[in-house]
Amino acid sequence: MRENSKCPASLLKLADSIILINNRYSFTHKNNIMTQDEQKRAVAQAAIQHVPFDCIVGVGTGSTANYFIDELARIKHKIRGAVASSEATAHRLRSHDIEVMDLNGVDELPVYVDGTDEITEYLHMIKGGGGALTREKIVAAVAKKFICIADKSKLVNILGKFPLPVEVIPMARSYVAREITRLGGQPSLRHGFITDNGNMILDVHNMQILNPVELEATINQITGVVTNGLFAKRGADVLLLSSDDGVRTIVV
Ligand SMILES: O=C(CO)[C@H](O)[C@H](O)COP(=O)(O)O
Repeated sequence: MRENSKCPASLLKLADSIILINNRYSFTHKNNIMTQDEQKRAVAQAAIQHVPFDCIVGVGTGSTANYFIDELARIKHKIRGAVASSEATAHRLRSHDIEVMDLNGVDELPVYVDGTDEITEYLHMIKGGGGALTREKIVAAVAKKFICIADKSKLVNILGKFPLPVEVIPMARSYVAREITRLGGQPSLRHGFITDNGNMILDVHNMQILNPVELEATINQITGVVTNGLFAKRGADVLLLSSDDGVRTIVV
């Protein structure tokens, strides 16, 4: 193994061989077995290669996105700053001295990198397990390219095993819950949780999501819904999916 003094200990632990090419580490994995956290780190590292020089980067929320933030910190001198999809993400970016910018002052966002709760081969997703779905959807709407980073457990044939989060204005929660029940779902209030926007989340169980584009629009039309966690009208453009075999790039 060719070791480099700056090579992080975390990488040395999971890698069998490491080479440094153009300032980036390329490695194979010990025994080809990776834990879920190692798979998350691997896609986060792969996503860095999609970040253009001197750009502002859209950054998602969650444990996979956190690995991406930690990787981004290593190239922070090459970017202008970041737009955060949640207060938690903004906090983590700032802890690495990465400037967090107001989306309203940003007219070009070449990439948005975020995790997902479920994703299909058509790159339709359920997001919002961390409750940041609305800001995530806004940043995704502005970004030119949405790069989803996920370990293989997130890939599904049909969306809906993961409860679909719906952000609601608090005074509308009961009305929205009744309307969603009429659509065939079983909504339950995420108790004790308030979003960064001061709203509540209904998690919708047992929803048959055969047409995610249509269902996304239908739920968003219910009065009192801020948005729902289906990312189908604007899904991901690129999926970086990790497994024991490495990171696969899937594009639709
Ligand atoms: O949508 C999200 C947060 O609102 C996250 O992207 C999603 O929950 C995946 O999180 P993790 O990477 O921790 O599995």
